[in-house]
Amino acid sequence: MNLLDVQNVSYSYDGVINVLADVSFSVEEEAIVGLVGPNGSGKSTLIKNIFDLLRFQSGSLRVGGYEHASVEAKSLGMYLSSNDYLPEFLTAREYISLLGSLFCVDVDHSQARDLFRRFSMDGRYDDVIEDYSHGMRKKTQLVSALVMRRPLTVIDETLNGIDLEALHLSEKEFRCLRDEGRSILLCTHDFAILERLADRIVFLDLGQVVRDAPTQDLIAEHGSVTAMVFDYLGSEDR
Ligand SMILES: Nc1ncnc2c1ncn2[C@@H]1O[C@H](COP(=O)(O)OP(=O)(O)OP(=O)(O)O)[C@@H](O)[C@H]1O
Repeated sequence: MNLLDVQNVSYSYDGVINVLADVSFSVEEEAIVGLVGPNGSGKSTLIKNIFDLLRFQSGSLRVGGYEHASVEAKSLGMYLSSNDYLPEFLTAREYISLLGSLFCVDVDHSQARDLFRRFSMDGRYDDVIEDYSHGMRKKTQLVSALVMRRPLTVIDETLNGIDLEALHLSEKEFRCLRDEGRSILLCTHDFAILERLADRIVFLDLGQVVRDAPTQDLIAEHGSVTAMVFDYLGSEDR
């Protein structure tokens, strides 16, 4: 079954220029799908539409079979945004408890504290977020997603700014989520991560899906994901 179904979605900020033009793709269960594209190609706009933060003008979006704006759909997906905004005045424990109430998850704080330790933030779980560094905030976002374990996690550039050790741990944990049957839509400009993790890659350019294929097929065809993107950008099809 498809966990996320994006069908012919078009979106314009100003009602004149389509930032998304007839975008269709899906994310099946138990899959990590990479979302790539040049700056301004519409990746974040698409993700905000999935989470009902923007209202697309045409098309349809379904999460777990439910209409994307429904309570059911919203309980299935978690969005990690590209910024590091978190409630400054809360501790990580309070923030994760709050998310637990929103998603009706009985939070296991010892698991969260253990993830803090493994992400090199031992002893910081009860500190206020105001005192965290940029990387610590990113890692707190990742820990929150790992504790909530939603069927669909959408990650928009959240891996930027974390150190290699944290990246290594994140990749391992993402594979565990997939092995449990969960899915991840991972938006990043770091194609090496996608070559290691993604089952499939959706390539967006000028608001349109120009490639949607298994990562291994793209590598077999072009040599690497980077080469696939360079080949496309240098081609006359564009
Ligand atoms: N709030 C907004 N109002 C008007 N236009 C916007 C707004 N946010 C984004 N845009 C425009 O929409 C287009 C797509 O932007 P978006 O942020 O979705 O791209 P992106 O693929 O995520 O880019 P990047 O890789 O740089 O993060 C760009 O032309 C951008 O200028």
